[in-house]
Amino acid sequence: MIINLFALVGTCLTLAMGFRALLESNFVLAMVLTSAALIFFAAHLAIRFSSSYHLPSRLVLYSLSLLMLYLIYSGGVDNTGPLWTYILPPVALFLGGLSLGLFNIVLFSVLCLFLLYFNGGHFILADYTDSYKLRFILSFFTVTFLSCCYEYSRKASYEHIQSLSDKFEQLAKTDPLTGLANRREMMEQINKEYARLSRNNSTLSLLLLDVDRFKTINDGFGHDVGDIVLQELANIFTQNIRVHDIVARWGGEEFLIMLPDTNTQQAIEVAEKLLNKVATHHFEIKHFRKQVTVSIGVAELHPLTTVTNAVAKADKYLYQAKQNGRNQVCYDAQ
Ligand SMILES: Nc1nc2c(ncn2[C@@H]2O[C@H](COP(=O)(O)OP(=O)(O)OP(=O)(O)O)[C@@H](O)[C@H]2O)c(=O)[nH]1
Repeated sequence: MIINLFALVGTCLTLAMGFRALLESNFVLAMVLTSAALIFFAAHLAIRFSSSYHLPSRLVLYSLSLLMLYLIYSGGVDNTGPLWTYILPPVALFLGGLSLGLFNIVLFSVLCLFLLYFNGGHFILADYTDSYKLRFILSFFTVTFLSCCYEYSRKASYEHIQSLSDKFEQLAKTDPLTGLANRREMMEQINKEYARLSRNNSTLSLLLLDVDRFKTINDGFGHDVGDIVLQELANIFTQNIRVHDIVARWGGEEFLIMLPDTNTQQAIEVAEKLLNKVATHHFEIKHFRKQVTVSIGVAELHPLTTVTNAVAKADKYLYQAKQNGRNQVCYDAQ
């Protein structure tokens, strides 16, 4: 948007100045300014009709640099041409960033010094005094230095905000105790996968796992021991599923596992495996030296069901597993 604004302001300004130069019968200056206006306008059109900003920003930067060199060369109106070059440092740094922008400014400065001092300054049309040239160069470098300082701090602030934003985004997706995906992130992933399976006409399965009699662990050994049990369970689940399966902390002591491209039969096998892994794991947390079991409800999600229905079904089978005596997998037996 800002590049577009630069291109439009550049078009209007150079067109107006070109018109003025025409009225004053300064045909060469009028032609140069009008050409620059056309290039700026072309950059504006390129931004509007293509999604790439790379070419338009280079077009604005290089045509602006050439225009400034011409203004130094010709002096513009009453030798005021060089005054416009102060536009260049902020524009170059904005469009090219700190390194490319600075490279362009250095290149421009070298060409500028060449124009002003080559052959004692007789190479150019304008007639500047030595003191004017020196002050122009010094003030141009000062503006460049200040623009670089500004760009540096702008970039540092931007990067800081970006890293904070990434961190908060990560925190918003993660359960702080186990480091697993949280419920919201899991729903997002299931919906994404559901859209994909609807296109491919495939299926995925959901495993809803709940720790059996978890309250007794909390009550008997403390909440902190309960927390560590949940962390260890999270590790067991993560280590025993495929890389593209996702495990989330669904609620207090409930976990949900999404198994893409998996039908009920394959999901039952995964569920049985997890059930055994948990049941044979030896927890050794402070005085807690016991086995833990989980109950699991399995549901398949295919294009003819909805995500809500599949989750409700997994919940129904989990409840059934609890009712049947816990430490077991329940599923749609049809
Ligand atoms: N330590 C700890 N406990 C939690 C956390 N979230 C939930 N809980 C506890 O989990 C327990 C769940 O208890 P219940 O819903 O009665 O279930 P249960 O004791 O596991 O019994 P069943 O599910 O019927 O086998 C409660 O005591 C909650 O306080 C947590 O983050 N950390």
